[in-house]
Amino acid sequence: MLSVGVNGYGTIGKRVADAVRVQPDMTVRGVAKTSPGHVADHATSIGYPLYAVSEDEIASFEAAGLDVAGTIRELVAKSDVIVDATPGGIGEQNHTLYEQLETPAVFQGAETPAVAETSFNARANYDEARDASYVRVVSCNTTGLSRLLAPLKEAYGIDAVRATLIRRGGDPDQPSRGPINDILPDPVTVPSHHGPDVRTIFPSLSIDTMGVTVPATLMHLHGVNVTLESTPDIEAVRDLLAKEPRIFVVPESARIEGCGALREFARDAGRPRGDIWENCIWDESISVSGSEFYCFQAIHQEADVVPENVDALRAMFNLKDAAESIATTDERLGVSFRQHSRASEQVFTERACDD
Ligand SMILES: NC(=O)C1=CN([C@@H]2O[C@H](COP(=O)(O)OP(=O)(O)OC[C@H]3O[C@@H](n4cnc5c(N)ncnc54)[C@H](O)[C@@H]3O)[C@@H](O)[C@H]2O)C=CC1
Ligand SMILES: O=C(OP(=O)(O)O)[C@H](O)COP(=O)(O)O
Repeated sequence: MLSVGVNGYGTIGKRVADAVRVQPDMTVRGVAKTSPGHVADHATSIGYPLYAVSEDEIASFEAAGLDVAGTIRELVAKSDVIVDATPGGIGEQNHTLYEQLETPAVFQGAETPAVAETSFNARANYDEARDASYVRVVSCNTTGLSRLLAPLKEAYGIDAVRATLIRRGGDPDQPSRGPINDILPDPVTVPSHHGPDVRTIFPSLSIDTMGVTVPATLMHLHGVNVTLESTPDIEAVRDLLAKEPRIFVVPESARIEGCGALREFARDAGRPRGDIWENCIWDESISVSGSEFYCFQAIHQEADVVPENVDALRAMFNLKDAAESIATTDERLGVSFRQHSRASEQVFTERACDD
């Protein structure tokens, strides 16, 4: 059993801990928190040993009635590997401690790529993380783009990618984030950081991305245009995407018109925290015109990197190959949304004619 410590128990850290907990080959050694509160209470109620990031805070945990198993240094020493899900930049600072104690670590997307030996997406470059001591799971948007681009690249070749990312302003527990009533080019410079970040996964890819931030907490929404190196049949593209393990082709028959309905669909399905680990691509948006591919996909920022963290751990410790790891993670986590009916037989050209 791989013993996993989680440092940074916020939006991503708590989800990764819960995902690790249900895997057959790994266990949660403990989680590190900066301060007490309802999140620390919840961690304790699940049974995760709680470690304090700072010795100075131990008294405040104890005053809140929480048992502290030790400090972060002790958790790092006891764990086979750490998942660092601290805010951007802190992971890089923590790297020194992990190195001192010779504990491998998985970092998250806001760290610079240089923090790790490789950036990681299970579908696209699993083998590059084999035997690595430090791996960075790319950000939610980069994960979503990589999952879509990997099968398209393998099947048809990619000449160029252009994507506009409509980004959620903050997560639901971040009331101070905005905008409140605005639509921001974010970043206003082009390309946004996402294109270069995708190139940490596909080094020679021609990709330009633009970012816009809106007053929403639900999901990110991508409008993607890929110029392929061949001219596939639209049904073949649909089938290709529908077979991908972490892609949910949203059927027209489901009447899911937006991100709010997607999240409600996930809550109705009994997903923990209403999480959607899959890329959600609207079937009707999948369009092919010559070598041009288009789609809209929604990415649940709080969730899509969670199975990727589990797979990164398996790759680093050579526990399974890519397909086996993805299948095991998804089966244990319950990544199950699939296209369950063909939404539309229309092809891009027919729609264009109707217009
Ligand atoms: N929330 C999101 O949409 C996504 C976040 N990520 C990445 O995951 C990482 C973490 O982000 P979130 O979970 O959203 O942040 P968060 O703010 O929700 O959680 C971070 C946690 O780390 C704690 N923390 C702060 N300083 C610490 C320290 N020195 N040592 C240990 N813990 C400390 C905070 O108290 C908080 O509980 C970032 O790299 C982010 O870019 C990746 C994909 C999506
Ligand atoms: O990795 C994310 O976004 P990003 O791919 O736009 O950097 C997460 O949604 C975190 O974004 P944030 O940096 O706006 O909190």
